[in-house]
Amino acid sequence: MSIFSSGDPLNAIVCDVGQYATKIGFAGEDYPRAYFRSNVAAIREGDDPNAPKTKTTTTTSSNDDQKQKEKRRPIVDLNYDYYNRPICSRASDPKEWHDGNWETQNPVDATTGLWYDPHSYNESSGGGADWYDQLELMVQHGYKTSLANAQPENHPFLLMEKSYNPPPIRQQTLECLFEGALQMPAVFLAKDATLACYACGRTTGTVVDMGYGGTTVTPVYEGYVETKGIHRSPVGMLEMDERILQTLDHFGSKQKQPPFLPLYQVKHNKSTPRRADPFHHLARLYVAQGCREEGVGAAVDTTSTAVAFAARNAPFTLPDGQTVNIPPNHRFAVANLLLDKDEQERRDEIVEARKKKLSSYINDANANSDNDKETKVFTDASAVGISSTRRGRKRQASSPKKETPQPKTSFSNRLLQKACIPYLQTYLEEHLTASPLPAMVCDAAYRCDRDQQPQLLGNVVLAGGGACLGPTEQAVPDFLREKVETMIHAHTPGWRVKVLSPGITERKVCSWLGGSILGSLGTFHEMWITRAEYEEYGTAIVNRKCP
Ligand SMILES: Nc1ncnc2c1ncn2[C@@H]1O[C@H](COP(=O)(O)OP(=O)(O)OP(=O)(O)O)[C@@H](O)[C@H]1O
Repeated sequence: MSIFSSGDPLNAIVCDVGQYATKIGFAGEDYPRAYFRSNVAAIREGDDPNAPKTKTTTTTSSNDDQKQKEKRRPIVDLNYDYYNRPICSRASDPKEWHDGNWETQNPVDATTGLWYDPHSYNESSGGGADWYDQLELMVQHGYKTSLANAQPENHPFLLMEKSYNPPPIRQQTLECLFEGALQMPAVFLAKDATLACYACGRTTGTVVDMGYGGTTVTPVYEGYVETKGIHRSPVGMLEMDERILQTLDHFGSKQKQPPFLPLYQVKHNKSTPRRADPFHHLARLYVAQGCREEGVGAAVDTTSTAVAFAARNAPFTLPDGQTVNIPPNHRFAVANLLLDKDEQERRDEIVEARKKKLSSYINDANANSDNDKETKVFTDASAVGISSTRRGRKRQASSPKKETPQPKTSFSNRLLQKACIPYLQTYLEEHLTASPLPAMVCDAAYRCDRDQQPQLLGNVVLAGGGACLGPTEQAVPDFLREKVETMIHAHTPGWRVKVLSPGITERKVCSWLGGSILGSLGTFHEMWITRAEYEEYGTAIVNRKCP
C-alpha cells in the first residue's frame, strides 16, 4: 500500500509564497517554522557578487534591449538580509560597501499578484522565467534554514496559490516542484481563500485577504471558490507604505530638508554611499512599514471607543532620532486608501495605472506570440509543460549519470504568457476594482447565487497581515462589520454580518494555518498528486486533482 493511502502521518510541508513574505513549516504545527521576506536581492549565473556594478555608458537601441532581456541568465542565488546594509559589505570602510551586481527580485508580480514574469526569458535555462528560479530557491532557503534535516524529496508539499491563478501557471508550478532541484514526491496546490476559511473552522465564507501587494475578496462555498465573485483591489500594505513615506517626509521636524535617511546611512554617519534606487527605496519603505506596524502610520477610523485613542497626534521616531508627529487625519487617510470612499480619486488613479500595465502585458504577449513559430503547440492551455533544456540541465547537475528524459512538451516563458492572455483579460475586466473594501465584500457576495448570499455574508473571514491594522486588534473587524451591515441592511434588513478573524499573531498566517490543518488530515492522503501520477498524466493533472 502506498504511504499516501495508509493514513500514516506524512510530515507534509506547507508553504505560502506571498508578495511580502514566504511562510513555510510542517503540517499539523500551529505556526510556520520560517517567515521570511519574498522581496529578495538576486544574483545571476556568472555575476561576481563582490565586483562593483559596472556602469554601461554606451546607449543601446530598444531592439538591443529586447535581445538583452531575452538573454537574461538564470538566477542562482538570493540574499534575504539586505534592507539595512549593502550586500557586498566585507570591506572595513563603509565607503567601499556596494551591492555589486545584485538586483531586487520578487517571485510575485506586483501588477497581478501572481507568479508571473512578463519580461524575462532565460535563453540558457530553456526559456524558463525568473519567478521559476526564485520559487525554487525560495523553497530551498526555507528547507535549509528552518526545516532541520528535512529534504524536499522526502516530504509531500502543499503550496498555496491565489484563487485566480490561471491553469497554465499552476501547471508550470507543478513542473517546478516535481522537476529541477526540488524533486518533490507529492504535491498539492490549494487556494489560499479556502484555507483561510478552514483556519476559522468554516467551509463557507467571504474571505478578505489584506496582503502586501493588494487586497482580494473571495467567496468560498462549501470548500469551493466561486470565481465569479472574486474582487481584487490593487491597494495593499505597499501602497499604504508609499503614502506613509510621503507623510514622514512632509512632517519631518526639519521642514524643507531633503527626504529622511534610512537606517543604513544613519548607522555609519552618512559615510555609506547612497545605494542604487531600488535598494535605497526599499530601505526607506522599511522605515515606513515600521511606522505602520507600530500603529502610528495608519489607523482605522472606527466609531467605537478606539477613536479617542486614535485621535491624538502620534509620535514616530525616524532612524536619525528625530520625532515626527503624525496628525490623525493623515493616519486615517492612509487606511482609507483601502477602506473608505473618501479616497476614491486616489484609488481610481492606482487602478488605472494597474490596468495600463496589464494591458501592456497582454499586448506584449500577443505581439511575441505573433512572431513565434511554436505557438501552435500551446493553443490549448493544458499543453504547457516541461522545458527540455532546463530539465536536462538540472537533472544533470544533481546526478550526472542519469539519462536526460525526453520532454513531454517544450515550454518557454513566451508561450506561457500567450496561454495566460485570456485569464489576464478576465482579471482586468472582472476582478480588478477601485471600490472600497466594504463595497467589495458586498459585491463579491451579490455576484453569487441568491441562496448562498446570507451564508457568505454571515461568515466574513479576515486574513492577511494587513488585517492587523490598528489602533486596536478589533479595529478592522469592527469597521468592516459596521460598514457591510449598513450597506446590506438597505436591501435585506434581517441579514446578520459576522466577521471572523483569528488573533493578531495568527491573522497574518491565517491561510498557512488552514494548509497546516488540511495537510495533517489522514483523509487528505488520497488528494496528493503523486510523482507516479505526474509522470503518467503530465502537468495537466493539477487542474483535475486540485480544484
Ligand atoms: N502586526 C501588524 N500590524 C500591521 N501590519 C502588519 C502586522 N504584521 C504584519 N503586517 C503587515 O502585513 C503585510 C504582509 O501581509 P501578508 O503576509 O498577508 O502578505 P503576503 O501574503 O506576503 O502578500 P500578498 O497577499 O500580497 O501576496 C506586511 O506589509 C506587514 O507589514
